[in-house]
Amino acid sequence: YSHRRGNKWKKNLITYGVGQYTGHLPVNIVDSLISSALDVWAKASPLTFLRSYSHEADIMVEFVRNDHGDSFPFDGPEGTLAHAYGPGAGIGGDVHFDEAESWTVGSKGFNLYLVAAHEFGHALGLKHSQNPESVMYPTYKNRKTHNLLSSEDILNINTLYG
Ligand SMILES: O=C1CC=C(NS(=O)(=O)c2ccc(-c3ccccc3)cc2)CC1=O
Ligand SMILES: [Zn+2]
Repeated sequence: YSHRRGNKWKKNLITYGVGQYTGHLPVNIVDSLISSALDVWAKASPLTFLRSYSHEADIMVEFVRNDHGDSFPFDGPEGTLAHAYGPGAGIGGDVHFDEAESWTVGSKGFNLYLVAAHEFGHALGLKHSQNPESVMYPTYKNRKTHNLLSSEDILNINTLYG
């Protein structure tokens, strides 16, 4: 979900950090998947992402379960996999992944790279697309991970930041 649709970041250098990691994947794998999912958007736009190790990062990524201190508790396995806040201060831009899901690098469980790319789209201010080819399509399906962005996704991110 993209809560509190902020419109866009007022800068092109956006910092990101990771708080609580998942127990389903090694830390270095999670770091590389997160970095790659952000890189998808960086390659298609003037945006650059810088890893921050302070909690002041624009985009804070956390793996949490059930009630986790915001108004949108997760729901155990399946159901909602993640949610993101639109651009803004504080919780704005933050992305929460449901720790109850089996996060994977492959085609079993839920592919963290794919879900992260979708949620980062929201964290950058993008809404859903009706085009099943778009990474911003509302429903998850295991899709190709190369050339993940549709031409519509690229157009939309550059409408905001181009
Ligand atoms: O905006 C929404 C609405 C519904 C959501 N449910 S979800 O967490 O199960 C989810 C559904 C689809 C995706 C997804 C869609 C396209 C490509 C990759 C992931 C990610 C999360 C999460 C979300 O971001
Ligand atoms: Zn979404």
